[in-house]
Amino acid sequence: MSPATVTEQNGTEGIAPPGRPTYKIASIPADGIGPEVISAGIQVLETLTKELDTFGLEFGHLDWGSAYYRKNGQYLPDNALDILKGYNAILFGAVGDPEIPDHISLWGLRLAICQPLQQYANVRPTRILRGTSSPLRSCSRRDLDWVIVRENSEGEYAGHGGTSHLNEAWSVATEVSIFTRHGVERIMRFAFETARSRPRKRLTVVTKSNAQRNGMVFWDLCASKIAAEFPDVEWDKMLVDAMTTRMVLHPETIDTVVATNLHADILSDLAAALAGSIGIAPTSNLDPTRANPSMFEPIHGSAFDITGKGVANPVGTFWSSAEMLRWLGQGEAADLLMESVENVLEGGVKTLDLGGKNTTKEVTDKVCGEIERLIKSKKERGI
Ligand SMILES: NC(=O)c1ccc[n+]([C@@H]2O[C@H](COP(=O)([O-])OP(=O)(O)OC[C@H]3O[C@@H](n4cnc5c(N)ncnc54)[C@H](O)[C@@H]3O)[C@@H](O)[C@H]2O)c1
Ligand SMILES: O=C(O)C[C@@H](O)C(=O)O
Ligand SMILES: [K+]
Ligand SMILES: [Mn+2]
Repeated sequence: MSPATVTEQNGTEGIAPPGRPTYKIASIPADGIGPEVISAGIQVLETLTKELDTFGLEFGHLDWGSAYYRKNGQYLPDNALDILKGYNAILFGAVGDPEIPDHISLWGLRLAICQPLQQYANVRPTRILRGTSSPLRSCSRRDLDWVIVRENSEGEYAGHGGTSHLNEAWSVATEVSIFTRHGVERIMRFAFETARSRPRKRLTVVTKSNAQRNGMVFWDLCASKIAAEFPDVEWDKMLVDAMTTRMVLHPETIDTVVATNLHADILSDLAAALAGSIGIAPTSNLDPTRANPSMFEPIHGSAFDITGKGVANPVGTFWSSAEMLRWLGQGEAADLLMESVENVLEGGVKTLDLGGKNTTKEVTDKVCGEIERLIKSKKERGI
């Protein structure tokens, strides 16, 4: 079975150029466990390209992150976006430092890339990988196979608001959510296309239009309008609070989900945990128009509590790397990578968060070995 992907959908799958293409990848490991999982990801990708020998990857290593911020007073150089536009894709680790306020780091790096590069579709597939299990008592692998589509450019992350009279008894702060027709309709269309590309053709539109009577009511209106373009997709609407209980109690009723920037951020961490661990889940920040490079990263953050211990689960980065390859038009390589990852997990080699006892390096070396074995055996069988 091919994994839930960003690219069997939308008719936007990358078309590999003829010959032996080489893709330029910007690597931004950044903070915390970011460098640990990104170097694991690059090791696995380099093994894959060496063994397959059908395409190449050329990595550009960018040292942007909290150390760069301490030195330069900003997370990105002034020409960062121009630099990134010279690449085919971006592989990102995580941003966040215990000594720097989280809003400075997030807005300084991740959002400073996603928003101007118009990576408006954040795609977060979740499923229970072979060799792992859900914390839900009776949830089988078949029951949990979802794609959460997160609006990635506006909503609660529009950055509108302000603070006045700080330190006074009458301090006031606002955080204004912005929903535009342009922003909502394009993510709805993307989500319906994603749902249409999957066997069940089912979309759940998550909302909170009982309490949030402006933005969320508008969100629902846009959903109904775009739904008319997709008569073959079955869809329903769900309030976000009730959606959490449905995810836990009736996971098998869910397929594709679309939600606002903040709602989907929260639901996708829950989804990852329900599939076994936050350490396995991938994220694709896509510019579906392909005018700009898209960015691929594990869903997790910089994980201060395990940084430097060598125990971070690299699977979220491996899966994100597979999604990146698929986006670039290398679907077979992506499938091979995921098959190797799942074979290794099924063989019992996994990190602590999945109930295993292996280190990041052991899992990574094992996945590389499995890639070599699979490709050799396919070549021997003439496949
Ligand atoms: N996209 C991003 O770069 C991103 C995403 C989430 C959080 N953050 C930032 O990261 C920092 C820490 O945030 P947080 O603690 O809320 O979330 P987190 O994802 O960093 O960690 C939450 C918990 O999950 C565990 N965990 C995360 N990734 C793991 C992995 N690969 N293997 C095993 N265990 C793993 C951590 O050890 C921790 O106990 C903050 O600064 C936050 O803003 C950044
Ligand atoms: O909300 C964010 O953008 C940060 C982080 O939680 C993420 O999911 O990437
Ligand atoms: K991340
Ligand atoms: Mn998140």
